[in-house]
Amino acid sequence: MIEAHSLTKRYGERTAVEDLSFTVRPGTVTGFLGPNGAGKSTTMRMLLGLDAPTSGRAVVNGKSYAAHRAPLHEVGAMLEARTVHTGRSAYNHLRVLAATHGISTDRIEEVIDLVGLRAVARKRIGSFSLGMGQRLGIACALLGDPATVMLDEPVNGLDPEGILWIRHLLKGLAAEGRTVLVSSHLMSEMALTAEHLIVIGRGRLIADTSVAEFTARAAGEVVRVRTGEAEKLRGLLTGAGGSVTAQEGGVLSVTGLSSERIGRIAADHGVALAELTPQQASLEEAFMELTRNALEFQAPAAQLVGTGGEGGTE
Ligand SMILES: Nc1ncnc2c1ncn2[C@@H]1O[C@H](COP(=O)(O)OP(=O)(O)OP(=O)(O)O)[C@@H](O)[C@H]1O
Repeated sequence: MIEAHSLTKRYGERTAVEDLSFTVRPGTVTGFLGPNGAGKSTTMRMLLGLDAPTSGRAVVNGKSYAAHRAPLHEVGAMLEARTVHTGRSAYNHLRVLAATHGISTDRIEEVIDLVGLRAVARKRIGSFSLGMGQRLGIACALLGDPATVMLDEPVNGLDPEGILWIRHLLKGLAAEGRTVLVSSHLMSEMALTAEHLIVIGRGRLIADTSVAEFTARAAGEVVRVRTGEAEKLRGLLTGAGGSVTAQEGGVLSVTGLSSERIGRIAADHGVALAELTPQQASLEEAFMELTRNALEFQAPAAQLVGTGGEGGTE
């Protein structure tokens, strides 16, 4: 179990994480989601005792990370920045790590098979592809057979086969009763991997919810409209409080207004509609909507989806 109690981290003037509290429970994969710069890595570093919080407390399996006598057996982690000695073989890298933690060579063999690196275990890490490097990072994280596993963006840069593999691995680890926290900035990936979500933006908690709830909430919020007078209708809908994204062929994607309301506004202003369809928002769109304010604060110049009247498409 992982607990964040009012975690705050400031770097000088900059607040990376602010008053963040959540609990990650064993037995399920928990996705840690947020746009770039939201504070995911900083939070994970605090949970692992690699960064001291400015205030608040991080607790893993009942204690702070530093208080564990054999932390590698308690928490296995892969952070994004990998500092692996590139001249060494994967096997030797694992051997050094195992030796410093009193882990048997049998376990090295086990994790090599578990992550599918058997064929290249004796090759130099420097020659590894990104996917092989990720597998090695996961092997290191699992070496101590930890009850809690934390992985920072493990699917980044992986091919579809690698993504599928990680998905199955994480689910398997959770099914064994472990606590699994995995960060990502991709909602669509997390929806397939995680059962629970912790979403942050600008270092603050935005949502702590099951994937099922999140998906249900995302349903029916977007309405697709097609008309020969897209510009006119767009202005009207934006004026009525909707968020509108223009697409090709006179198609508008509208959030914040029901299809009934859109139909009524169009009729009142004599705009003929060729199509008016309530849609299930893609999870990615729902995620962007949820974190939009956080994004706007961080990148005011960025063109954002559906901010109304700015002429942007995705
Ligand atoms: N050592 C540091 N010194 C100063 N600012 C930092 C430091 N580490 C992180 N930050 C800032 O804290 C904020 C959160 O960064 P963090 O890397 O935790 O976000 P993230 O959600 O992991 O993003 P990404 O997905 O891009 O890795 C960012 O604004 C970042 O610039």
